[in-house]
Amino acid sequence: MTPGQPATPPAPAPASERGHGHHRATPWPEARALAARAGASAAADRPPVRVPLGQALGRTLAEPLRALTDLPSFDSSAMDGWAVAGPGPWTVREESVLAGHSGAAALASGEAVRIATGARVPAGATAVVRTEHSRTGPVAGPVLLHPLREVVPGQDIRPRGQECRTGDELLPAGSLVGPAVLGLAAAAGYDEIAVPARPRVEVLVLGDELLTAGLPHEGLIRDALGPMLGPWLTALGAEVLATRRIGDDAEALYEAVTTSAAELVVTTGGTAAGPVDHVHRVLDKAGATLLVDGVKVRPGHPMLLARLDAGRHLVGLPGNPLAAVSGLLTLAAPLLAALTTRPSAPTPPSAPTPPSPPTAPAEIAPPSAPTAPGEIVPPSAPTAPAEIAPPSAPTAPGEPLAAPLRDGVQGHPHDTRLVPVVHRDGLVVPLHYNGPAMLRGIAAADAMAVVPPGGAEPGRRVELLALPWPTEPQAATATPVSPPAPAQGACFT
Ligand SMILES: Nc1nc2c(c(=O)[nH]1)N[C@H]1C(S)=C(S)[C@@H](COP(=O)(O)OP(=O)(O)OC[C@H]3O[C@@H](n4cnc5c(N)ncnc54)[C@H](O)[C@@H]3O)O[C@H]1N2
Ligand code: MOO
Repeated sequence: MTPGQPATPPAPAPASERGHGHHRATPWPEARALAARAGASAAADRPPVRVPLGQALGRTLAEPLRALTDLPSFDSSAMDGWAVAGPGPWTVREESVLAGHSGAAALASGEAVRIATGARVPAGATAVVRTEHSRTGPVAGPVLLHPLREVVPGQDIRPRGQECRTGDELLPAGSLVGPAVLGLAAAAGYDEIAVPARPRVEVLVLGDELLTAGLPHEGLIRDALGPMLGPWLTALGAEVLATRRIGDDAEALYEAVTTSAAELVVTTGGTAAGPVDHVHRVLDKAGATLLVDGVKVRPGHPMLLARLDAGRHLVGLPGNPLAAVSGLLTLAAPLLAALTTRPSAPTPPSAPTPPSPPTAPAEIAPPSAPTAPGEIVPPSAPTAPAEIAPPSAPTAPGEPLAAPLRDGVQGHPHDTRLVPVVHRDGLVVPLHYNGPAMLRGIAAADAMAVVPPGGAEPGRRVELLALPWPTEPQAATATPVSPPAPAQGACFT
């Protein structure tokens, strides 16, 4: 609300009718679970979209990635050298077989032809002999190729289908698309892949006191949430349709909420009991169902989550800026994660499929002995794709982040606290300036620590909420000691 502005808003409904008293507040873990469930139920009816590989980074696979081809798709040379047929020495053919070329004539037993790494092995070849393991001679007369060490049938030939056969599942639905997945998808023949559509989100910034430029003056303040929420929500996987300033106009808010094309409307401010805090009444009038009406968390306890209609939700963030961040992490992030991720957690690929038998016409036995260090070592313990969180998808399924606290944090007697922290030497250090109206702490933070009711002593391992952008594991700049700092644990409201 704007100090000094004419106050002719509609009379606020009594708190009893508005139903957002503390008695209804949801415990913080439950609120997150409810938000995730709301997202998951909305996700069920959203068809995936096919996007070019270049647009899929950081998203998740909506369908299993199945090979569209055998890999390799032909018997190919693993080394620069000679394709040979039968036992040596071999008579050397004039031409060379290069990668990307096809149609080399079949080798007869006793023949050799120069071949490049990745080139298609001619029919009839029984092995590839590396350049450095062979010599040619004599200088005059027909050139012969002599092996310098034993030649094992099939050596340095990658048989067609060694990595996968057409139709093999390379990755399950729900896998995070990182750069390596893009490479695998391209190798396996994909131009586009199916991913969950980006949830459409609209941000409605409430408050007549907000300026969009210049210095604060005469009780007016800069809007800190408009510039922050769009990029933050984008980093969480949303397509932000618009950030609109609605002021403290209940009718404009009603109009915006009921006509929005967004699947998720995010409002800021107006959640509490002030004379122009319209959010509850507007939701009432719009026939929305409150799923979460207040959360036992500091800051941010007036945050709310409502279902507007089938597949559409509203997250009401409190106006205090760090309280808004708290609402974003507690309600919007799990909801968006559920909308953008398949519910089934990806499982690591099982033991690699043994190389498929070689196929005609080459009839080349698979290598019986290691060919090169990089060639034959299959991953013995593949890492689950979900354990590697790309910057844009920190809420992907996986183990929750956690770390021990360097310093104790004063707790709220009944509510969870979310406190900005930086990583330091394997510990997390709580930052000052963590009051509900402050962004100074979170702007320097690597994560938000989840401090249980009653607080946490030094050394206590606490859950961390990741921030959806790269942070420095050992941030040297965000020093938590910048005088005159208020005690880091004391600022709840
Ligand atoms: N009687 C009570 N008053 C308040 C309670 C309460 O339980 N009883 N809760 C407090 C808490 S906690 C919070 S958080 C706020 C939430 O208030 P609203 O969501 O209604 O937000 P506003 O009143 O509109 O604004 C609160 C505060 O934040 C500033 N603000 C709002 N929007 C922005 C923005 N975009 N950028 C920067 N700052 C913003 C606004 O000027 C106010 O100072 O209510 C407490 N009150
Ligand atoms: O939600 Mo509030 O931020 O605790 O002041």
